[in-house]
Amino acid sequence: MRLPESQVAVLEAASTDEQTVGELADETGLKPETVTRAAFDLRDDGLVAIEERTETTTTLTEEGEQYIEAGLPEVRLYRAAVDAGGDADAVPMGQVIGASELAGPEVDIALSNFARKGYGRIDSGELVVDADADPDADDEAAALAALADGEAVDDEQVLEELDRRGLVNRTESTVRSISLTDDGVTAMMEGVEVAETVDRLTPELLTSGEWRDVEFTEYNVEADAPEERGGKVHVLRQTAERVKDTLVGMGFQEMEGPHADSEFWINDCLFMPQDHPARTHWDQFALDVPPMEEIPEDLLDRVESAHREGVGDDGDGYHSPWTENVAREIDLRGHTTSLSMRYLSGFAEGELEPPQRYFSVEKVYRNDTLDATHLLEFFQIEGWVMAEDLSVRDLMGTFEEFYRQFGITDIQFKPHYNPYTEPSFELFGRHPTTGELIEIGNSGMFRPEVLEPLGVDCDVMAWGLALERLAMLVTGAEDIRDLHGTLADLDFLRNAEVIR
Ligand SMILES: N[C@@H](Cc1ccccc1)C(=O)O
Repeated sequence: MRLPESQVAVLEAASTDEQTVGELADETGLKPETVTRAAFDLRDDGLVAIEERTETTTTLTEEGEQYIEAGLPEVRLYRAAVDAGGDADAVPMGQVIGASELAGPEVDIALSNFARKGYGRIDSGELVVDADADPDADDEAAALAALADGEAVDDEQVLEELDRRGLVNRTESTVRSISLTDDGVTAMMEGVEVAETVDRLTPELLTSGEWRDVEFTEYNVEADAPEERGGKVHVLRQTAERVKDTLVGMGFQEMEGPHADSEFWINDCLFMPQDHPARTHWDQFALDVPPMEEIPEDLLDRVESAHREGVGDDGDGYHSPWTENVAREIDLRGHTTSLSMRYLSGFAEGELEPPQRYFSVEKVYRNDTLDATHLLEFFQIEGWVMAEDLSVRDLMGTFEEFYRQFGITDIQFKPHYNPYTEPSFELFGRHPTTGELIEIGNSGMFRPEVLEPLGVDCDVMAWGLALERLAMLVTGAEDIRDLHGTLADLDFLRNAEVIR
């Protein structure tokens, strides 16, 4: 017969006389629970019999332990009373208690048990001792002492009383005794072998029925297990969602529009001269695709005129070359201000009446050099507010309110130049770990050369903020490449938290 190793060990250690699980565990060196499990399996095969009985174990409580040394309170009271002459006469209780050194709750415990055990009487404030009582023979004290010495106590009544007094804890457990059956004896005589151990159940074991004879290795619940990780929303996406929630909370609506767009929406509407180095200062990616047809003719004319002659009385335009062909060429947008142009012109959603607030959190593409603060593709938080009589104060207040939602309260403004805004400001924030000031955005009030051709005759303040830079300030990332791209720091992304 072939059996699992632990069953063979138990079978070899067992005899026709009963042995407890504890004894078999000692003999085999197996854990008691392993012996128990093996015994039940052997019993299922008819090789052993198991006898069960309930055993009550009694252990001393902390209070019980204390009385081992100090003596039971009622015994101490009795002795103090006798010392005070109480075996002859009644003695005042206060005096006895003072002499007994019983304190706090012990006094009540002493008095009630003193009476219960017939050590004497309490009579109008005086103790009358029963001279025949024998506290040296107190059976509760004797039982406590025996338990403390690890001896068994049989007197059930005494044990119950100690339990009631909270001096012992009694717990019931099942004690199992195992003995060989006749079949077990026969099996041993015929010889039992240890079955093969396998660590996984295979289809072969199942179909051949061999699973019955093999032993499955035990689970090692202490073994190192590979760390399992669930999916998680990317830090940038989390930041983007929070930005959107924040702006929606501030009353903004979201803009949408093409990633590949005409030069017209990306640059011309923004009063960027076609031959000006500013036009290449983003170094956009040009696409080799057919030019954009659907640009409103009147808008195209007004933009051309703004470039050539300027707007208003003192505007002068650029007097530089301007062609429709260049305006219709397609690039990957270098900023999402192209979307603002589509919305402000009325092209995206029709004419807009002030006041209006719009935003987008969308990708832009620039032929930059990749470094710790620059990616070639990144997200811009574009936004604008259209209203009568806006001032720089409104612009700054809006940023302060926005960044405060992310716990950033120390943004700085620096005068700047954009062909399409006047005045213009760059925004800076301090990195939480390096302490460095990093640029986090660009902003300004759109010029008349931008607004007039679009047909907007009130003020518009606008901005483009960098989502990745905001994520760096919020999460403490020091290198933008940790967040995005092939060099991303996976540990960082797993653990980073976008919290306020
Ligand atoms: N387009 C600018 C941001 C900006 C938008 C609108 C007004 C002013 C600035 C940039 O990409 O840096």
